[in-house]
Amino acid sequence: METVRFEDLGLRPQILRAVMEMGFEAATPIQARAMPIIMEGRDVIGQAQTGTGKTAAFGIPLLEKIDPKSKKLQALVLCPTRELAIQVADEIRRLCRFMHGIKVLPIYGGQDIGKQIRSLKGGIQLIIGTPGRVMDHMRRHTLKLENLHTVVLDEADEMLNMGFREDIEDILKEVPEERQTILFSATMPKPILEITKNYQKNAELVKVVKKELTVQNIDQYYYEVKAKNKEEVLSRLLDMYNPKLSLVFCNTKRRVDELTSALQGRGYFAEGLHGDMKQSQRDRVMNGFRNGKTEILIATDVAARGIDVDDVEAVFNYDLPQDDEYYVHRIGRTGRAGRVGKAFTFIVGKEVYKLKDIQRYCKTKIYAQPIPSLNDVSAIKADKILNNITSLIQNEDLRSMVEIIEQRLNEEDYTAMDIAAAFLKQAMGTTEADGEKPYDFGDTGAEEGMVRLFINIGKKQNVRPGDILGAVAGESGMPGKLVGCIDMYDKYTFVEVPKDRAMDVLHAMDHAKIKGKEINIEPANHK
Ligand SMILES: Nc1ncnc2c1ncn2[C@@H]1O[C@H](COP(=O)(O)OP(=O)(O)OP(=O)(O)O)[C@@H](O)[C@H]1O
Ligand SMILES: [Mg+2]
Repeated sequence: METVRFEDLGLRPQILRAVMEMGFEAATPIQARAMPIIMEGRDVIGQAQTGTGKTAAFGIPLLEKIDPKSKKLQALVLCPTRELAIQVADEIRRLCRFMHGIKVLPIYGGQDIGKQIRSLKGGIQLIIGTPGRVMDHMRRHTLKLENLHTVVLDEADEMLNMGFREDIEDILKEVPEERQTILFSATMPKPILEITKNYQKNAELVKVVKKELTVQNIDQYYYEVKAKNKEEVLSRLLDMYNPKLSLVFCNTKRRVDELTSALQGRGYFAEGLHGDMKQSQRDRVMNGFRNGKTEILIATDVAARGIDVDDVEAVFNYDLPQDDEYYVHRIGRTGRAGRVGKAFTFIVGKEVYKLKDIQRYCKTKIYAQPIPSLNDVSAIKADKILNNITSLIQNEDLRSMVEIIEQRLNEEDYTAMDIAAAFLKQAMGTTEADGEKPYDFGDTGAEEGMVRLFINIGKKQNVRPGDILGAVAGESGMPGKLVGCIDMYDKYTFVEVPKDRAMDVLHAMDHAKIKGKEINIEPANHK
């Protein structure tokens, strides 16, 4: 599709000006396709990948339709979480900041209801709310929906799912029949799509089709870990990749609290976010994350959908999400608006099968990665520090420092190399390779320095002794090719590899190749 410019969409000049000042150069594909249809007044179901500008795709047409002269409530956007309602209201406010007489208000639970009621009396035309609080106002008759001409369900599949469906139906009953109803999400499972006709009339499905449901700019990796090692592996990955901001997802509130304390204890700038916290606390945490003071946000799925924070460079599935859709939304918190990102998923034991389902659902590949050893982490850290020092040596006047060091060298009997090494150690902080024990495979009957990895090869695979097994660990970033020679012993098939590479090979088995063909291998009892 050719690029569509906002200038060509026939928008009000005030909105066009706001869009330009927000730095949007061209409309994204979902904006280019959905906005004209919404502006015609049609019902629309919009589906496009995470971070592709769906908010503006419905926000701009909403603002086009609002009559600033009428002080009645004209449009309602419903969102599944409070944080999302606040964010969507902010984005819409930015879009209408040059329009006079438009009032936008987020309403959500946990906020002083009296204050909300006073604001509502001021003539609000557009509300962005969570269903619970909207219903609360309906019951108090502090919110009149009789003049609404447009309703948007952001994260529509979630809103029409079990947890919210009844509330949505109760709200829609109060809205005039001849309304325009707009649904948006990055995912739209079939069963939900089938019921949308109960809420819409002759809706147009606008789907920006891509092969994968997930964004291609996100590198997706998984790690097989033992439950008790998750915290350590997370720390190593955080140290190794050092993302500007990270979002870590846990499956329960309690695990969020536990991991938050644990990471804080290890010295990270981490905060937790979940539904049992007071709203003031939730706001504080979210603001800290948005302005970069909190580098690691540990959250339940409250933060999985819609949340848009620029510098999130990594998402961790500390626990594997329960639903396939949630994998898409969680990792979609990174790699937004064309940026790159990384997604790391931890799996324990049999979860590998669930991960296969997720990959099938997303039509994407998640690559196995060996758990970085402390040596890997140290090497990368040292590299970063030494690179920084290079620029210091090149750009700073270090003569007075050199004098201090020379003086010391005259007084003590160690070398400049000793001093440099000590400084490096100090700069690297706590992660040290000392004390790490290599995994003990036991005696596998292999020669000195080698390990036999016993493997299961599917019956139909035409594999013979002597065939070369190549297993590539990950597509990028990790050490390359590892090979071994297939052998058989009684009824066991195995491959012999050097002891220090055995763990890496084991983790890379998932995409092993024999004679150039990808085959399915599972590591068997390697003890
Ligand atoms: N045309 C555009 N050009 C550049 N950036 C844009 C454009 N439209 C929106 N953006 C920016 O892209 C980011 C992602 O947009 P948005 O939050 O609307 O994504 P989304 O499609 O709703 O994602 P999700 O499915 O996660 O909710 C926002 O920061 C937004 O300001
Ligand atoms: Mg969104």
